[in-house]
Amino acid sequence: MTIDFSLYLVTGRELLPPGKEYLESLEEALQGGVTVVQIREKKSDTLEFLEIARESKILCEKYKVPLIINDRIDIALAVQADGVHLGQTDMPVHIAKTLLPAGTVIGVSCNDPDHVKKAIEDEVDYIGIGAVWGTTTKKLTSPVIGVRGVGSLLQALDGTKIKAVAIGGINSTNVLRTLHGSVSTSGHRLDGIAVVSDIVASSAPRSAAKSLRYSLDAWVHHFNVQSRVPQIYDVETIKNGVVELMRVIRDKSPLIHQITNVVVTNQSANATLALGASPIMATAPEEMHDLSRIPGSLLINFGTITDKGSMILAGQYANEAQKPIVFDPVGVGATQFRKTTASELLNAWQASVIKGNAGEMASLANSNEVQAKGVDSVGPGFADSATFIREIAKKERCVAVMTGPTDWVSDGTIVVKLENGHKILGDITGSGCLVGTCVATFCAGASLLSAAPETSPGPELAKLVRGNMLMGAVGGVLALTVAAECAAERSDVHGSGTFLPALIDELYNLKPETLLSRAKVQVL
Ligand SMILES: Cc1ncc(COP(=O)(O)OP(=O)(O)O)c(N)n1
Ligand SMILES: Cc1ncsc1CCOP(=O)(O)O
Ligand SMILES: [Mg+2]
Repeated sequence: MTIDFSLYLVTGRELLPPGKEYLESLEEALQGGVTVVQIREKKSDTLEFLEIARESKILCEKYKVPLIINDRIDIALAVQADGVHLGQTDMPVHIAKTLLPAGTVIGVSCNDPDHVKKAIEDEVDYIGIGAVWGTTTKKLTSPVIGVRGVGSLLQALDGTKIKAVAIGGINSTNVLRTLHGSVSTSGHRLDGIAVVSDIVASSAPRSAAKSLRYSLDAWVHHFNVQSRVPQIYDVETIKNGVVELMRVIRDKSPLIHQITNVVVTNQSANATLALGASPIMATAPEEMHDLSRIPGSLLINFGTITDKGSMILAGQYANEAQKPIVFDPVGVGATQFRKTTASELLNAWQASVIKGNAGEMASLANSNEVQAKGVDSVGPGFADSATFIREIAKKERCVAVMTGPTDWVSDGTIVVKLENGHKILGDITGSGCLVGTCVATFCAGASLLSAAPETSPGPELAKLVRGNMLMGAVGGVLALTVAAECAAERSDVHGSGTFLPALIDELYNLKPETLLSRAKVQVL
């Protein structure tokens, strides 16, 4: 039996709003576009469960939607259900198979790789991965796994025909993040979402289902369109692309919304202005939506994590508005709180660029090869930085920037090695944060170019950098590091105290010919 798992309703009569009859709600959900129904009755006696299952089956047959029974093989047999869903503590699959007619659809609950491995051995038809987000519908016995956790479990399904739905706290506000964020590094995506309360608890289950259906249909379309023509990168093209972005930034002065730390706010704003863009260092949650509608980019720097709610909101709104998000997980390896917060943010929204030093990037990748001490990276760095940066870009599905004596940038395919800069950058506070600000500024430039119609008469170059976050990241790193070299050579710079204003000066006066002549770029 071929099943469309896209919108999988799991029932929960205890959640029905007052006055809403169960069968009325179920029929509305079916009319709204539900494609699978699972009857989940955790507190009913067998007879009541049987009655509910029988009546539900009649409705499902009317809409030609498969019926799956949660937990109970006997009920499934009694009503000749299309399938059963079994958890890790329910009847084992191999025993259930001996009791059920051949061809009965079998699904299992999974929330760790061993569960998926066993599901593959048992040759199940689908798995329910969760809980993705927090939920009150089921008492969870393990932590929520987030969209990035779903992606890692999907990877284990590569090469199998087993379908996968995500479940747990999914609703109209996070369905797009769930669908777009739940992807493995191999590109394995979900086959659908399983939902209880967003539909069952609604007084209008038809429109609740339709809303989820609309997002699902938009998502499928998004992945049916041809992926971008792969870019051809060479050193001269990259350098000229950065110069094009410098022009766009000065020409359009994009808004760079920066939720950053108190230490660097002022210098980051001045660096933004020096590049020709417009900084706003707003942190109030009430203004996150309005700011997301102004063309530009968002920088989330969590050096001092005082505005987590605004960071989550701003990122979600930026995703909605398709604005670049640059994430700078400052000191993420220093405390468990920072690690947890970074995971929470990256589960809540999709970053365009993640930028950190080797210690921070190692922590994000759960690698012990490089240690962090506070906000600093200690030791010689990665033995193979090119492979590391490419892999973390693939894992996080965004551009990755690793700063240090050599800077590394990758989109998961291309690796760009940059060797500009000056050691005095390490003598001022927040030089890494300034890189994040410059990257966000150049990504804004690339984003503004993408707003120009594809048919715009712009030069071939514009077509390369249009919406290209790799180019934005390379541009931001080069602007800051080339400006640092120029500042360090000035006769009026005698130490870190005179270096910082000189650095802002050099950003302000950065000329294309300076960048073109100084930039040390390798494409790997
Ligand atoms: C699609 C889907 N996934 C997971 C579950 C959870 O099943 P449940 O019986 O509620 O809990 P466990 O048995 O997995 O502990 C589900 N019902 N549907
Ligand atoms: C049954 C189940 N399994 C994992 S989470 C969950 C409950 C999902 O309910 P909701 O969609 O209301 O969060
Ligand atoms: Mg169960």
